[in-house]
Formats: sequence, structure tokens, C-alpha cells
Amino acid sequence: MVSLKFARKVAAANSTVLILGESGTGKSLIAHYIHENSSRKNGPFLTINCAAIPPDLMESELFGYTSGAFTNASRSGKKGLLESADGGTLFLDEIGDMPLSLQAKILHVIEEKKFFPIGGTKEKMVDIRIIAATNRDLSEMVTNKIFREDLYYRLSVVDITMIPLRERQEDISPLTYHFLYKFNRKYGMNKLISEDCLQWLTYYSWPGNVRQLENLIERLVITSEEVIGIDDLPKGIYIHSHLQIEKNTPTSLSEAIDLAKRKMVRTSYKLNRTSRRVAKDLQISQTYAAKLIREYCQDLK
Ligand SMILES: Nc1ncnc2c1ncn2[C@@H]1O[C@H](COP(=O)(O)OP(=O)(O)OP(=O)(O)O)[C@@H](O)[C@H]1O
Repeated sequence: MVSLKFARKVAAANSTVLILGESGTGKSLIAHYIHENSSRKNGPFLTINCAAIPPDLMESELFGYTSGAFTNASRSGKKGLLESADGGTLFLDEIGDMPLSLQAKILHVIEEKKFFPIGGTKEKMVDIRIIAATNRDLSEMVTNKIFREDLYYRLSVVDITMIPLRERQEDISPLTYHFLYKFNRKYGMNKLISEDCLQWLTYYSWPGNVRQLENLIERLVITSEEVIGIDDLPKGIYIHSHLQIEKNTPTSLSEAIDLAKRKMVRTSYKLNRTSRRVAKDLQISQTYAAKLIREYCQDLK
């Protein structure tokens, strides 16, 4: 999980923010958190999902239009989200799906803090903070010329990467308890979860990330008996976790030591990110920490 301390630091800075990460990792949640912890918290927080709106509608949603701007324009015109978000934050979700022509216009808004509504001849001033998010690889899109390089650099002044749930196993247990509490309250239940079931959940790969875990716990609270057990898990999760557990069960002492070492180094590296801090955390030399990181954490770099 991205550190909340870091998110609060970002919130205070009032800069543009780019949030990267797979679907369901909590990008919208962190965008809200940044807004709530910024000086704009009493202003609006508005969202546009660029993947869900047809490109031709997106422009009028964002910029609004003046009366008579086009054939079906309403008489009084329409305020766009840029204007409605004045004094607050505009969250551009799935920005990777924004058409190139609009990307140029959004860059202009970020840089100049003003824009023309469609059909308008007078620029309007706005005071907004832009937070953008995407699950696509924007730098690759820049290379392929389907995302503007200048906008990419402007947005990524501060970027936050949400780590997939499978790479932060240590969060699965607290999140499960959090959702258990949430859905027990929602449905007036008092379900518990068995230790082995919790263990099995940590072995699953969670392609849908936190959203998938949340949906699963909601379903289990509704459908299980008093204690949620392994047998309540959907077949796909059951089989996958079972295979992983078999794969991760050591058959010799040296294998057990190696597994424990790997787990500790990976957990520490995810939190600390440098060999110096990992060395301090695990009380080993920095040279040895660097060697272990090379051995166990290549995929996390
Ligand atoms: N750390 C967390 N604690 C509690 N709930 C979380 C956490 N992270 C994510 N969630 C929940 O998981 C769900 C998915 O989160 P969110 O919508 O923010 O993900 P996302 O990355 O924006 O997904 P998408 O890219 O599909 O829009 C939400 O219901 C959110 O409340």
C-alpha cells in the first residue's frame, strides 16, 4: 500500500498527480484521500472516467458549451466539469483513454489555468487541481505516439504507483478483516473467518486486486455459515491457492530457511526500497542485503 504519509505530503503540495496501477488497486480511493487531505477539501471533487464516455461527448463534459455552440446545444449552454470543479479537484480516471486532441486541451488548462468552452470566444479562468489515473503503460503509449509526451511529463511531476495485491501479501489479512467488519455491519451479521481460510487467501494471485477481495468477502458474509472456511471459497480461488500452498511447502530444512529468507527480504524491500534501509531493517550488512535483493526481488524493481 502506498504510504499514507507520502499521500498526505503529496496532498499538501497542490501539484498535479498521476496515479498508476492495475485495476482495483485503489487508485480512485487514493485520489479521494489526496483531495480530502488538501487545502481544497471543502471544494468539489469531481470525476470523469475517460474510458466510459464516448470521445465526442468527453469534450463537452469537460469544457461545457455556450448556447448555440452546435445544433442540439441547449439554450442556456452547459457548464463543463472544469468549471464545476473550480476551487476543488478534478479526477481524470483512465486518462490513457483520452483522445489526443483533448490531451492537448487539458495540457493547456493545466498550464494556463484557463479554457474556452465549446463555441465560446472568451476564456474562463479556473482554479483546479488535476489528479489523473490509469492502468495503462503511459510511457509506452508515449513511445507509440498515442499519448502526448508533454502531457505525460506535466502529469507525472508527482506519480504514485499502486502495487498489485499479489505483491503485498501482508495487506491481505488486514484488508480481509476490514471488509469482514464492513459487510457484517452492512448485513447485520457476525461472521468470522478461520485462520486457514485467511492463509489461503494470501496465496491467491488476486487479478482483480482489492476490488476482487472486497467482492469476495461480501459474498462470503452473505453465503457462508458462522465461520467462513476454506470450503466456502469459490472453486478458482480454492484450486489456485491449494497449488500455491503445495508449491510453497518446504520439504527440507534448507528449503524452509530459503523460503523464510525470501519472504523477509521481499517484504522489507517493498517497504524500504533501498539496500541500505533493508540492511538496517533486517540487521545484516548492506553488501549482503544488496545480494539478497538481486536474488529475490528482481521482479519488484
Ligand atoms: N487500502 C484499501 N482499503 C480499503 N478498501 C480499499 C483499499 N484499496 C482499495 N479499496 C477498495 O477496493 C475497491 C477498488 O478500489 P478503486 O476503485 O479505488 O480502484 P481503482 O484502482 O481506481 O480501480 P479501477 O482502475 O478499476 O477504477 C473500492 O471499493 C475501494 O474502496
